[in-house]
Amino acid sequence: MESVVVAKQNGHAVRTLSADSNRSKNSTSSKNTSDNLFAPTANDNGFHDEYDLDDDLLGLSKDILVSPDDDEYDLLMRQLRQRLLENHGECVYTIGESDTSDEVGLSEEELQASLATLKSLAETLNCDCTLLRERSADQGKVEEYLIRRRFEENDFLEVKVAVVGNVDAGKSTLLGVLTHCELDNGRGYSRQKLFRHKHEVESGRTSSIGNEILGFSSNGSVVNQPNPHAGHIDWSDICQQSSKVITFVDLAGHERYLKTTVFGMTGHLPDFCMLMVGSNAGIIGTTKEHLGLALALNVPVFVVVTKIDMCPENILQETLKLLVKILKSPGCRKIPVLVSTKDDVIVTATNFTSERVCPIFQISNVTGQNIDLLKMFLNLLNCRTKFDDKVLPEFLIDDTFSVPGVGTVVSGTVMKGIINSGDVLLLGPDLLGKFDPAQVKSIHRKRMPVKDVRAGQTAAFALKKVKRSSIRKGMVMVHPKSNPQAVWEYMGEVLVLHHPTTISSKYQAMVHCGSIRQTASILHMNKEHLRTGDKASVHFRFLKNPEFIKPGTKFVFREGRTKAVGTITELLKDAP
Ligand SMILES: Nc1nc2c(ncn2[C@@H]2O[C@H](COP(=O)(O)OP(=O)(O)OP(=O)(O)O)[C@@H](O)[C@H]2O)c(=O)[nH]1
Repeated sequence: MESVVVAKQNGHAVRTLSADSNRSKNSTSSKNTSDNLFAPTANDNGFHDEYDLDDDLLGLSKDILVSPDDDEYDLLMRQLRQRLLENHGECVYTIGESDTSDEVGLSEEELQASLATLKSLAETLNCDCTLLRERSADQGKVEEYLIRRRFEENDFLEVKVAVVGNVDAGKSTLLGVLTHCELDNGRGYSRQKLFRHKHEVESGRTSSIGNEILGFSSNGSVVNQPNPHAGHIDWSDICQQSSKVITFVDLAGHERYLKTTVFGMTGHLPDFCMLMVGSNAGIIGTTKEHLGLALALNVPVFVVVTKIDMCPENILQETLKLLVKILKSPGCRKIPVLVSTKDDVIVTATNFTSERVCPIFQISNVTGQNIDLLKMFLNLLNCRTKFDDKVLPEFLIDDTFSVPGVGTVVSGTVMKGIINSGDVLLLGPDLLGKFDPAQVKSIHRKRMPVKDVRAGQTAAFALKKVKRSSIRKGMVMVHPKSNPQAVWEYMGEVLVLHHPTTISSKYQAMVHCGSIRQTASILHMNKEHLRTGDKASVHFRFLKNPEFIKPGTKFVFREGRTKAVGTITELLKDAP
């Protein structure tokens, strides 16, 4: 039997082939055979090489009444593969909807047939296919599926979420609830698990900034398991079973720790920012400051309003009203969306990287209300940056440790390329701006030993014969052929977020740029004075040593309550 089904991909309506069960079986069994679509470019599972889809072929997708044949099946395969390549190995696939006509929905039989096709395509690409939602339409049903690559053991996609918000908003508690899968008692039960956890020294990694992980399998279910006895969770177990690992970077809520918060937001390169607000306390203390920082650094923000179990309805509504007002204000220009259904989750998660949408969740850590929606949202978040692993490697150091029996360990993010254990890279710049060879003795990823790490992954390297005291945050490790250069001076476009009086030449403040943290002085500006809200082109000079920086990178310029944000526009390489 042959049936015609409609699927929508990336805004293109495409008509898929007939999905009778024979076709499905044949295709499914092709998983391990050499599919000529992938043979020329693919390695292991075909995800590392780009494949350009032919525009002519894309045009075909608009036709909704083509009878299925092998060419169309191949086309669909290539389209899906392309989407997966573009989205770090996952996408949301709709069946039963068309852009080119008003006809929406499929009969049960058509739906089953198209699902069989989709599963067969997904299986061939080594992906799981999981139903996210279904809805009724004029002519039947529409269904949306999460297609997610099954990663090999010990490999997974990383998404980093910075957690900010005022003291007592419930940050640590929510992280405890999410990662330990147990509800709170309202008196600090869940956060205790993290506190214990934070003080443990595992693989030499302790940090003033707390890290917690939440794993999702290829079918989207949470991998973390409650562990009532041990109290802590085993990272290697989670990483082994996960296709996606969300790392929460828990940044301090107290104003005193703003330095740490700024460092976390610039140095840890988060994909997203989770701003927490206590429903009864409202928008207080550092909340606005944290929001402003995320906006200035272009990190998409979602808001989690906590403690709704103990907040009178009118206070909750006031908090939400003020929140929506702030988010919509000209300074933020966000589109706030109150998330209360699965549909809201899918719509906001799939539009989230546009940066303007700002989902708002209302949760209780004690009753668990809406925690499932938040988990579903986190499951759908995708890494924001496109990393290139086919170029010379570059590793950005964000912390250093001395581990007994191991020696000096540096942690950070691979920004480009692939780094193997045993590689000799250039480490620098030192105080004079020089880069010296250093060998990577061994590599850990999320506390597990691995042979290599590639662009987009965080890692810790044990270094051979390097003193910890000679390493600063913000140093890099790069390939010897990349000829790295450090600079003393640079030009930046700056916006002053807050300053009590005026800023003029010779003003000095701390520059946070990636994991670099160093005092710099303003040598010149294209304006005489800068006040709150002013923009200018500014010439900066580092005071202590030259740094490895790049045009286009965002930075924060901070001293006391003074804050400015900027973008590096030019490196002044000749400055002595
Ligand atoms: N009733 C109720 N209590 C909560 C909820 N979330 C957190 N709490 C309680 O609120 C208190 C503060 O929570 P924390 O998680 O420590 O707050 P925090 O934002 O991490 O605070 P800092 O780490 O100091 O920045 C604890 O006693 C929690 O048990 C909730 O949803 N409902």
